[in-house]
Parts: sequence; C-alpha cells; structure tokens
Amino acid sequence: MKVGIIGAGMVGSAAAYALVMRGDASEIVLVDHNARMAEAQAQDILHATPFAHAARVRAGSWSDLAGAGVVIITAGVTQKPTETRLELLERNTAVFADIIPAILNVVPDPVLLIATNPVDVMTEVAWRLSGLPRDRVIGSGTILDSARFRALLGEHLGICSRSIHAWVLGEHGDSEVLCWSSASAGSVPLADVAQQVGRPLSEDVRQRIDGGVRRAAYRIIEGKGATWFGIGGGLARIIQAIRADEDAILTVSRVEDSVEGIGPVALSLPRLVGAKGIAGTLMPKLDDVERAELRNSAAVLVQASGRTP
Ligand SMILES: NC(=O)C1=CN([C@@H]2O[C@H](COP(=O)(O)OP(=O)(O)OC[C@H]3O[C@@H](n4cnc5c(N)ncnc54)[C@H](O)[C@@H]3O)[C@@H](O)[C@H]2O)C=CC1
Ligand SMILES: CC(=O)C(=O)O
Repeated sequence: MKVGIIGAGMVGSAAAYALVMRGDASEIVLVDHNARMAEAQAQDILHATPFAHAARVRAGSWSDLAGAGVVIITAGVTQKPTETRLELLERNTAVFADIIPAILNVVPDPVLLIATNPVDVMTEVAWRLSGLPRDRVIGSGTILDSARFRALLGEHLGICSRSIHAWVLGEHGDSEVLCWSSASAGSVPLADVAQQVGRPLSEDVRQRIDGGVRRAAYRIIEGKGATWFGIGGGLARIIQAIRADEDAILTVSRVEDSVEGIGPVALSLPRLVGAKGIAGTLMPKLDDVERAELRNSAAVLVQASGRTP
C-alpha cells in the first residue's frame, strides 16, 4: 500500500522508518513545506531498506500523493516543555486549513490518519474540513498511551508487554482514562496475575504507573525535546491493520455523536481498524470511577473545541 506522510519532522520520519522496518508499506511519500528536510529524511530512510523490507521511499509534492491509500498527518507545531497539547490547537488548525484541501485535491477518498496534537481535536478538525465519512478520519488517539500502560505493567509484573491487555481511553492528554478494572494478562485479571507473580499492584505502584503513562510526554520532552519512537511504532501498527484489513482492536480516536451523554466529540475507545478505516467500536465495561473519568475527558475535549459540554 502507498502511504503519504505530511510532515517529515520527528514523528513523520519515525513513522516512515517504522513502516520500513515492519514492512507495512510498499511506497512512502514524505511531503513537508521544508522540501530539503523531506528529501534528506527520505534518503536516510531509503538507505535502511536493504536491512528491512523493500519499499520505495521518496520526498514529493502534493501531486505525488496520488494513489495513496492512507495519508498520515504529522505536520504542525509541537509542545514546549511546559505546554499542554491543547495549547497547540489554534496554530495547528491553521496548518490543517492549508493541508487538508491540498491532500483531497489529489487523493479524493483517503483514510486520513492524524497524529498532530491535540490529536483528538485535530481529528475533529480534519473530519470537518475534509467532509469525509467519520470512519475514514482516524486519530492515533491513545494508541501510544495504551502502549505505555502495557509497557509499564509488563515491566512491573515481569511479563512481556505484548501479553498484557490494557486500555487507555478518552483524550490523548492530561484527562485520559487508565482502565485498570478490565486489564488482564492472557485472560487472567491483572490483580490476580500480580498476586500470582508476587508483585502486588499497591496504591503506590498504581500511582507510579499512572504518572508514568499520563506524564510520559512531559518527561520525555524535558529530556530530549520531543517524542517520536513510540508514536512512530503506533502509526505503523495502525497502517498494518488497515493494509491487511485486520479488524484489529486498537484504541484510536474518531468523532462520536455522544460519549457518556457528551458530544459530538472525538476521543479514543477500542475500535475495529480495517481496510476502510474504523469498522466498529466496542464500548468497554468500565467501573464507576472510570466512567466518570471518561465523561470528564469528553467534556474537556468538547470545551477545547470551543463548545459547551
Ligand atoms: N499523537 C501522538 O501521540 C503524538 C503527536 N505528536 C505531535 O506530532 C506533531 C509533529 O511533531 P514532530 O514531528 O515532533 O514535529 P517537527 O517539528 O519535528 O515536525 C513537524 C513538521 O511539520 C512541517 N510542517 C508544518 N506546517 C506544514 C505545512 N503547512 N505543510 C507541510 N509541512 C508542514 C514542518 O516543516 C516540520 O517538518 C506535533 O503536533 C506533536 O505534538 C508528537 C508525538 C506523539
Ligand atoms: C507528544 C505526545 O503527544 C506524546 O508523546 O504523548
């Protein structure tokens, strides 16, 4: 599948690199208003293909997107160490007003995969600007947060994170909801697993893991200026699900009329992801606290979009 990537900075290039290493795309076109940088990134990533999977990787202009099945959008500004994702909204909405029509001019019926922050609100912005069906405008949402949750749980329990099933829902941001009540390893509830391996999930441990997930971006940005490897892997995983028409369950963002009585709002829930984009949503079983947190997260996002929850 041909994949277009708009924005060849840290996230765009990490996504392209992950696609090549995992063999998830046959052709990748990087488009950036800094054409020299896009060209340099494309060359550098192309040089990794002999060590990974065959793929045509090049920089291009808008017209080179023709025939792309998915266009990933990572263009825009990033957070400074003290900024929240929501503070980027105005600047990145202006970027989307330029790039969405330019994409649709060449690829009239793409799946758009949004990574630019604040990703949930930008998913709604992209949906409104594009006029595409909502299932074809996917935000990477909390795919990264769920991965962080699984990685930290796996580390604590001494179990491979791929065998940990745990979701983060709602906003990709400060109000996100860590679903402890449904988390499991294999099919064994997490609290039982923790007991069996002698690594209890005490309140202290839960708070440490919560902070490690919710505050991850702030900590990494303080240390190295931005985050890119985690989201690069997540974007490639979403492309794999689309390319292979997997109907895989991934926590990604989409516009909903209403979540917990609040909406319209774009946020993450467990979604079936396949060739046409989002093929369905599974409303998870939540406990009372998680349900209240999801409601709050929806309200935060509606407010950020300039409406009253
Ligand atoms: N969804 C997620 O989980 C994550 C999202 N992000 C977000 O991804 C976005 C990109 O982050 P980075 O790649 O680190 O930033 P970056 O600054 O390295 O790259 C952004 C690129 O966008 C390009 N660009 C800006 N306006 C453009 C336009 N109108 N047309 C074409 N290209 C344009 C810039 O030239 C730049 O190369 C940010 O909003 C960041 O917050 C970052 C990490 C995780
Ligand atoms: C920057 C960002 O959104 C993240 O790493 O979660």
